[in-house]
Amino acid sequence: MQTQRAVRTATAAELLDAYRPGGAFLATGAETLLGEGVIARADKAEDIDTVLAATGGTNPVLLGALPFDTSAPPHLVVPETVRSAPALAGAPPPPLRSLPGPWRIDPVPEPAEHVRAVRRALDLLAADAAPADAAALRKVVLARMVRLSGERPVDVAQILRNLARRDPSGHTFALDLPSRGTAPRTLIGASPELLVAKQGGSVRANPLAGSARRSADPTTDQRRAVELLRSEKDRREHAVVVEAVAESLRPYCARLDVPAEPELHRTAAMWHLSTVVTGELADPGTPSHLLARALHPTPAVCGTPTDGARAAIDAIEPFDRGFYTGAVGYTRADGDGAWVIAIRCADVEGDALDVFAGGGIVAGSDPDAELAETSAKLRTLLMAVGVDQTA
Ligand SMILES: C=C(O[C@@H]1C=C(C(=O)O)C=C[C@H]1O)C(=O)O
Repeated sequence: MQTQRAVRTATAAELLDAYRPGGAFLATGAETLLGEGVIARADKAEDIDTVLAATGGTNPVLLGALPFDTSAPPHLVVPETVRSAPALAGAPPPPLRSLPGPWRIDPVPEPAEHVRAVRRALDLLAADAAPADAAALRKVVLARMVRLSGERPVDVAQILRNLARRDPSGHTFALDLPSRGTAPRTLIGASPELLVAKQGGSVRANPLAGSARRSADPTTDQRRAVELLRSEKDRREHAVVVEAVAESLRPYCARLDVPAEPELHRTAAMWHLSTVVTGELADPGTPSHLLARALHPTPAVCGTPTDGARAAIDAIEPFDRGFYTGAVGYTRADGDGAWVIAIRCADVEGDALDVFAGGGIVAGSDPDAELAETSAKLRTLLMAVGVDQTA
């Protein structure tokens, strides 16, 4: 039996410093983990418990990513060494340092094409709008991608530190992925959205949906936040997600607390409508990864109902999402763990980064505003790279 080595470290900043490509870094709101080396893998999410049961050590950890497409292979590893530290928020990392350019910027699809894609989604929503029909399409999340191509291997460790610096309360991650060619590949991001966390008998999820761009001007920034909180369209878009998250968690819970009103959540780039759902598990042994799989994909990243929304995404989006809008997380042998939704992220390979952003479309969404919303969401990664513009 292979044994995992666990090392406790004083601060998350030390782990950020120690991260090297090939490792697995994840900062949740509760703790920070850095996995190094690999002693085992789970080829399927169904194998996680068996793989962890066959690993020696004190409550060993598996880290990894689930793709958006639930039929595609996940990437799940049991690191040889896992270093852990308290949450990142208490330990701000070193100053921002932009990556050297120049960057070639290729949007996929072109912005005007994304506007047309949103119109197509609105047509599908309108065609399906039989008010009493529970199966009618109510929300579709459409994404676009921007490829940044540089002239040297992308410095993922610096991007990770920049992400952590700008969004210390985000769930910052960097995870090596199976290479598609010869260059190393890393999924890197700072997600504001907790899919699910489980500790002992307690469960917590933090669905977000409904967004507005932050402004550098405090008055404008506040105005946008207040408008978002009052927006009927955004509240409808948000409610669909909260409903689905509660419905997926309820079968596992003895108690579930679902606040009736959303609150505001802020990242460096965005305002969001946010609801913190908390509960007590009927069986405290329910593993976090089982809950993550029961929830994924939520309507925050896919739509409602799931099958119809997924079909619309397949028909409209011109790329494979891969791990974008999947989940990144960890789980321990005792089932405790946390999974975040893989958004505000990039798939880095060699000299290039594919940066993704999407938004929920419901009846009443404005195609130009949706394009602007994706541009604003792209900023989380673009700013961390040092590209100070929206493509
Ligand atoms: C899909 C993304 O974000 C999701 C969509 C949101 C929305 O439509 O308002 C808000 C937060 C996320 O749940 C993304 O950032 O790419």
